[in-house]
Amino acid sequence: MVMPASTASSAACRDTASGAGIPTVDMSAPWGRAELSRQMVEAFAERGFFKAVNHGVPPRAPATLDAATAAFFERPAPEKQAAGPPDPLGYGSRSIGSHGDVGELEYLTLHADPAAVARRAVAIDREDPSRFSEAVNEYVGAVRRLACQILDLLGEGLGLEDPTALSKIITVSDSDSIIRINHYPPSSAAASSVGFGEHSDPQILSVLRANDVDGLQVLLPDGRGQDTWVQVPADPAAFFINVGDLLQALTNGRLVSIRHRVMASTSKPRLSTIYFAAPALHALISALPETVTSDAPRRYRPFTWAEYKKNMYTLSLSHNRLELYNAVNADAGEARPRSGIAS
Ligand SMILES: C=C1C[C@]23C[C@@]1(O)CC[C@H]2[C@@]12CC[C@H](O)[C@@](C)(C(=O)O1)[C@H]2[C@@H]3C(=O)O
Ligand SMILES: O=C(O)CCC(=O)C(=O)O
Ligand SMILES: [Fe+2]
Repeated sequence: MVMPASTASSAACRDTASGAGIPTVDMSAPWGRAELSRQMVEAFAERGFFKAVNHGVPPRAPATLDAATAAFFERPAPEKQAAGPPDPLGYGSRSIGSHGDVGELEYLTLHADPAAVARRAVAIDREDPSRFSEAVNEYVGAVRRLACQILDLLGEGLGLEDPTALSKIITVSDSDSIIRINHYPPSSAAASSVGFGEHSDPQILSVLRANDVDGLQVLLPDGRGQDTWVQVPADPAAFFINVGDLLQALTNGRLVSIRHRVMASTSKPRLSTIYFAAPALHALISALPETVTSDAPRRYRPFTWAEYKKNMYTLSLSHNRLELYNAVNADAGEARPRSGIAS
């Protein structure tokens, strides 16, 4: 359901039919581009995510990739393990990262660059690696275009002097963007178990699409000063877009990196694909000047994505890692504010 801001109960559109508190943005912009960018900024500032509908991504790309990845996950375990262990890229099962986090899933994590995809494809589709590469590349192209559209609209809504400043960060030729495909096998347990534990995504923007199986939950304020887990009903025709830690840092905390998780409790497998739009490793992440004011002083010290990523791999999944870069209240030795700025 989509309503203009003037008639909606709250200014951002809410899909009350399928889940309270899930902001839904109609990317076909029925009320014009300025209203679309305003809705996105509002959803990201208040909730850190939204569901994108009428996004213009043709269904063929997700359907082809789903078929290719589902075929891989059906292969015998030793064959899948030949595409791992996750280093952190590659095939993994149950274990997430290297700090003891586990979930009821198996996954493939790939660098989004076509040359890297081609190298991995050899172990993933032994019969026809180019079939797998083409499916990934087509999908990545489509979701990267969507991510850029969203970042440009955010740039406009935030009143940036160069509204394309955010999309430029992820379209560089040495972008460190990745794609992850998660497969949650059907669960026999009566009670739900953790599929993918609570965390925020570290990069700039996450573009998530899943099949028709529920499980994704987001942590949202309940309006009474507490946070509560809200189920995000599955919609294979939509994309779910998250703010990542770097976008929170770039906007000086105006847009919030949302904490989310996946609960596995179904009789059907969940298959999800997430594109994590990232900058180049050497990119300096520093609050955009338009977001730093006397009322909103600089909240995080500048850092490079390489530095952030190196620290993140030393931390567990649920760690609130961005707080380590808090300009006034750093609480970890390594990431404590320094007079010298990372370069
Ligand atoms: C425990 C970890 C897994 C993770 C790297 C980390 O040390 C902390 C962040 C985790 C995360 C969450 C979002 C993505 O799924 C992911 C690929 C990412 O970029 O950060 C994972 C990392 C991973 O599984 O390697
Ligand atoms: O599998 C999903 O639906 C979400 C997983 C997730 O949040 C992640 O991989 O970062
Ligand atoms: Fe995530």
